[in-house]
Amino acid sequence: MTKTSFTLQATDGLARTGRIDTPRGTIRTPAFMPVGTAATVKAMMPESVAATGADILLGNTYHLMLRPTAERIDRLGGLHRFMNWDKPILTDSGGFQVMSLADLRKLTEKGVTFKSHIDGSKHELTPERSMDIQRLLGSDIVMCFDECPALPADRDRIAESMRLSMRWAQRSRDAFGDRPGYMLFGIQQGGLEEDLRAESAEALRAIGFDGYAVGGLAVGEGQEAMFGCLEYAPGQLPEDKPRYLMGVGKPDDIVGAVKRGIDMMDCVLPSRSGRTGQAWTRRGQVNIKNARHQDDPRPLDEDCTCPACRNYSRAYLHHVFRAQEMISGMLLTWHNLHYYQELMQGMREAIAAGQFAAFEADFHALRAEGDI
Ligand SMILES: Cc1ccc(CCc2c3nc[nH]c3cc3c(=O)[nH]c(N)nc23)cc1
Repeated sequence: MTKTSFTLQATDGLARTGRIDTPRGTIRTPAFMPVGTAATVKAMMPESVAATGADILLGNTYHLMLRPTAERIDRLGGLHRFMNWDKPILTDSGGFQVMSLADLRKLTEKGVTFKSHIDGSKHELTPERSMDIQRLLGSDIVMCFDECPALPADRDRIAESMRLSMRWAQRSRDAFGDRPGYMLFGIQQGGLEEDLRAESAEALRAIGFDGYAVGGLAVGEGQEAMFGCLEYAPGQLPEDKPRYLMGVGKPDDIVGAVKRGIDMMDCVLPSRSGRTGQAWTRRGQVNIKNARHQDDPRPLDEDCTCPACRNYSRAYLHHVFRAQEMISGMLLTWHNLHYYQELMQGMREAIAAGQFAAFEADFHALRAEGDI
């Protein structure tokens, strides 16, 4: 199979379920994509990530161009071989990470120059260079090189930044070229301004992409403002292509985004919070380092089938976190990623059955506020 395609299988209100077919495998949507920034999903073996139900994971142009470099990964057979993951990989284009991680950044029409946060060496990222790096990595879904303005920002700044990103989207498309089997996604910008989001969506549609991301959110605006934007932004994007909401989110953010027509999401939360002892369950959050768990023989979540819940007690997990044992981050990351994938599978089934409203009501009814 050399081509890629997106097939919508069912809708329920604005929620959709479908599949993205690529030569390296099929992505069931709505999909949650674990973050594997530096060629690893932290604290997880790739086979464990696959066991959680993930069909695709994310890599990062910014991190990998600095270390070990895209050229070295290419010489070693590409990112899939390098990290022993043979399913699809989506890579971000690097601009977002430069603005949040690098030092001495300089932004011009051409692109961004910056100093590495690792060793201070100087680098440049442009739409053309970003496409080149993502090609060298071999990623299956390539993201346009964009600029994501930090919020809060005034309307003029948002408009100017969005229009720069649209010029960069055209340059990304031109540099990507014709690559059957690989997908290029455009990224909508425009902050929380409905008319600027519409202008961005029209600019991207005119260029033409294999998928469309809602960018510029999950940058501190809060859930209410994000949902307000999601009332209109997904609907501005082509209906027959995947819609990817970048950087989202907590379980309730994810349910709310799928309800509003989003097909793909990513977030560091399940893995990052797993390493700090924060467990996400269908009944809410458990902070396993809290002393009240030290004698508790029950699993994190009675209904969960992950290795942490099947084989270990809260008392054990509390102990290994307090003792700062490596297994602590491994078990809670595995649990959190497993829970996120169960949530996605539950939504895919509910949409296919026309039961999304019931699923959403049940999701909220089960969740106690605070620690459980
Ligand atoms: C490995 C990896 C990590 C993180 C990401 C997504 C990173 C990310 C955002 N995260 C939160 N909000 C975000 C907005 C944008 C955005 O507007 N543009 C881009 N290119 N990335 C974003 C992608 C890949």
